[in-house]
Amino acid sequence: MPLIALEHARVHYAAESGQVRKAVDGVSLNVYPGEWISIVGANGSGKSTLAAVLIGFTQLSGGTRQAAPGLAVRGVLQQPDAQVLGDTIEEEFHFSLSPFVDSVEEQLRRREDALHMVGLQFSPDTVISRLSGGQKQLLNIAVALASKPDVLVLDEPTAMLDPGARERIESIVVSVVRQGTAVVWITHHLEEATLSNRIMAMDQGQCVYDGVPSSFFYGSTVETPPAIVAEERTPCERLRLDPPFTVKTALLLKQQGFLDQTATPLRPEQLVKEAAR
Ligand SMILES: Nc1ncnc2c1ncn2[C@@H]1O[C@H](COP(=O)(O)OP(=O)(O)OP(=O)(O)O)[C@@H](O)[C@H]1O
Repeated sequence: MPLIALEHARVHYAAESGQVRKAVDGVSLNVYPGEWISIVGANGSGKSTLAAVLIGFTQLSGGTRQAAPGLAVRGVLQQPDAQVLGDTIEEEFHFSLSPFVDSVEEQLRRREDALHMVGLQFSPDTVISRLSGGQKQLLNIAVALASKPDVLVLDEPTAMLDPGARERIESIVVSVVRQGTAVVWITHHLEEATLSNRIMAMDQGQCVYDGVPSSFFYGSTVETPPAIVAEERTPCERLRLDPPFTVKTALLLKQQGFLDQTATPLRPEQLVKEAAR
């Protein structure tokens, strides 16, 4: 059973011109436990609106959203300030955890664990408005993690983070996904999408690809003869998105005949292995 099921979900807004802006236009999506879905697409393609629908922040104009009974969905929004409720770190955790964690000791334990996990070393009475944008982003991620959600929706969670913090968040997500949490991660950095099980690509409010990362970046290379593959554009290319460096390099190596046509490396270490073969 999916944790969240969207059927022909639509979010339409009235634009100033009097026309309708179809931010999400007929998207069907099932989110299952323990999967990591990357949502990719150009600016304005509807990713954040879809995230808000999954979290339950945005009402549908049409279609349905069904969630498993008692489901805990937490989101981290693109603008870190938009979701901060407390003045201090202590308050922020307290507001977030109090509705479902009664014990103060348990709240404190979860707060310390979550802050440690994301690498934030501030005392609980730190005033949030004095944190940097990246630190606020890390705080929001920590608050979401502390509630141990069934579904975690992250809208460009690493946009303001330095490479070290970005890697830390990626490995936290790998670990929560292993424990059964479903993660929906919106990103413009397609390197991040190579870690996920599934990519969903949006274009003008519609889902134009839903499948494994290797087919998104390489197309269906396994069955198609190399001569045809060379002429075909991959789903990533059709959307004019910038593939990860590893994929670009592998495609060039394939063109030059230095890499097996069936190879689909996504991460640098996989490319090295394929090249060595
Ligand atoms: N509250 C709103 N009222 C009117 N139009 C909106 C509203 N929110 C979003 N839109 C429009 O819906 C479309 C999709 O926006 P959305 O923010 O979901 O895209 P996105 O893919 O997340 O973009 P980005 O990558 O730039 O963050 C855009 O054309 C946007 O202008």
